[in-house]
Amino acid sequence: MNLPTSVRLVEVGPRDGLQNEKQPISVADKVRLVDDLTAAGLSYIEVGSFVSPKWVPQMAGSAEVFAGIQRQPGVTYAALTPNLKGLEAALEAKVEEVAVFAAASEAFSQKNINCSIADSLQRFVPLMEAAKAANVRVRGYVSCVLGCPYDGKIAPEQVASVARELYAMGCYEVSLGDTIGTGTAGKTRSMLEVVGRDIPRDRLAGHFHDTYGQALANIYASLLEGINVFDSSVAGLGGCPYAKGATGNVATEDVLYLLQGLCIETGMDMDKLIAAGQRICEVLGKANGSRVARARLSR
Ligand SMILES: CC(C)(COP(=O)([O-])OP(=O)([O-])OC[C@H]1O[C@@H](n2cnc3c(N)ncnc32)[C@H](O)[C@@H]1OP(=O)([O-])[O-])[C@@H](O)C(=O)NCCC(=O)NCCSC(=O)C[C@@](C)(O)CC(=O)[O-]
Repeated sequence: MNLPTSVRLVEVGPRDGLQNEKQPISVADKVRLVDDLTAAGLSYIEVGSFVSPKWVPQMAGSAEVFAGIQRQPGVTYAALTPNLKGLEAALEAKVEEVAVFAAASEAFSQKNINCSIADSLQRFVPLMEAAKAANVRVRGYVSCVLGCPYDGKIAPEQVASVARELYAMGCYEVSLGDTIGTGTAGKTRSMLEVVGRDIPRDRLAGHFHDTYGQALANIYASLLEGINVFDSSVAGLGGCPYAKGATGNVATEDVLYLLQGLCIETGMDMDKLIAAGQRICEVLGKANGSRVARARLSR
């Protein structure tokens, strides 16, 4: 398999990266992060989510963040929406694209969105119709594709079944989430081989958390399987509120370094990206989770 000549990165730092933070983060700091990421050349930024504030308090100000950012042409500013109520709020905030999220594990589905996998898919049907009527594209997520914090091993066929349903109901792309970062390159390839039987590979994305330090290897394995869209989080921010111990997504800076080393085009500026990540880490009082950023900043 030849490697792709270009890759699209979906920046999930402002959403996946910040949703788990316990300390308050001001709307101004969130807006600054999104604007910095735009300036660094990201073409797709997940800005926030329209979920229950009781479940994920940190995302409560997402409408204000959308109102404050400087949107640039050619950049998609997206949000998570778990149900019709979330979509309505997102449309009001003039969100250009939304994402629904399901899981390949029953237990995770219950913990994350308080319903079974089948019920979650049913819940998405009216959302998909309303999004279509509003001319808003919908991305789909499947969590726990390489393991679940509650159910353990997940069969690739179960991942394929949920991904297939999301694709069939109109999600233009399905992002496959290694929520707890236990996946390996071998498991990634086997899972993609099964999921890729039903969904064209250019409609799949990889979403790897780096808990076990395997995310870059899993991305490389995915590139070999024909995947060319990856979710990542600046400075490796994040974790999932319903996956204890899971670290952040793979750092965007580290993915960019991998891709640059493979001569794969992304249109991004490493220096600006590192500055964006370092700035938000200083706001949070956290160490930078990107190895590339740490190495460059210590020079
Ligand atoms: C899905 C629900 C709402 C079900 O939660 P529920 O309690 O079953 O919902 P409900 O319909 O019974 O409503 C309960 C309350 O929530 C309100 N509500 C209902 N919907 C909304 C909404 N959209 N926005 C704002 N408020 C909402 C609703 O109005 C009501 O308010 P009350 O009457 O009690 O005051 C809840 O479980 C929820 O919000 N879950 C979100 C969890 C979440 O955001 N998780 C993190 C994102 S997923 C992730 O990180 C994984 C991913 C994507 O990155 C990939 C990976 O790594 O695996």
